[in-house]
Amino acid sequence: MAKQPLVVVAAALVDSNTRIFVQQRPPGKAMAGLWEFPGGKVEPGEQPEAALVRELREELAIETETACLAPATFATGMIEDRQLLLLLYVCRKWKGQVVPTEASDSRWLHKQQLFALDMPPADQPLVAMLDALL
Ligand SMILES: Nc1nc2c([nH]c(=O)n2[C@@H]2O[C@H](COP(=O)(O)OP(=O)(O)OP(=O)(O)O)[C@@H](O)[C@H]2O)c(=O)[nH]1
Repeated sequence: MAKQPLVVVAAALVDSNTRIFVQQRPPGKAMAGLWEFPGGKVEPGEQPEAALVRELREELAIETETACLAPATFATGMIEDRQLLLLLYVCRKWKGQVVPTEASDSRWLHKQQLFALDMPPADQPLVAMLDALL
């Protein structure tokens, strides 16, 4: 039987200067070296927004809540032999300083600068949508 799609949630954190946070996937992970929005896989039975709150806590040491996650857009793709459904939320409100705990590098960039980044294929339509939305 075909596998269920892999649901991944990600956040465009937007600061008061309308810059967006991106981070670089570390060596040893799939797609190492590519730039991405923070987030990760939704666990079985987990609500997508709860998964993103958890991932932001684990990856960036910030606290946010479901009400602060605005659904923005989505993308589809393939991860090896599995369908990927990538849900992107915009988040402008969180508590704490963003301290990346897993990334090999990170940046706050203006939306036009995202186009020049080396990102996973699924992220390219997300960048174009953010450019239109923000
Ligand atoms: N977080 C994130 N993942 C993305 C993006 N674009 C994209 O294709 N992905 C893919 O979605 C999947 C997310 O997996 P992950 O490895 O970040 O998830 P995770 O934090 O749950 O990691 P784990 O498997 O080590 O527990 C990866 O295959 C990743 O390459 C993106 O912008 N952000």
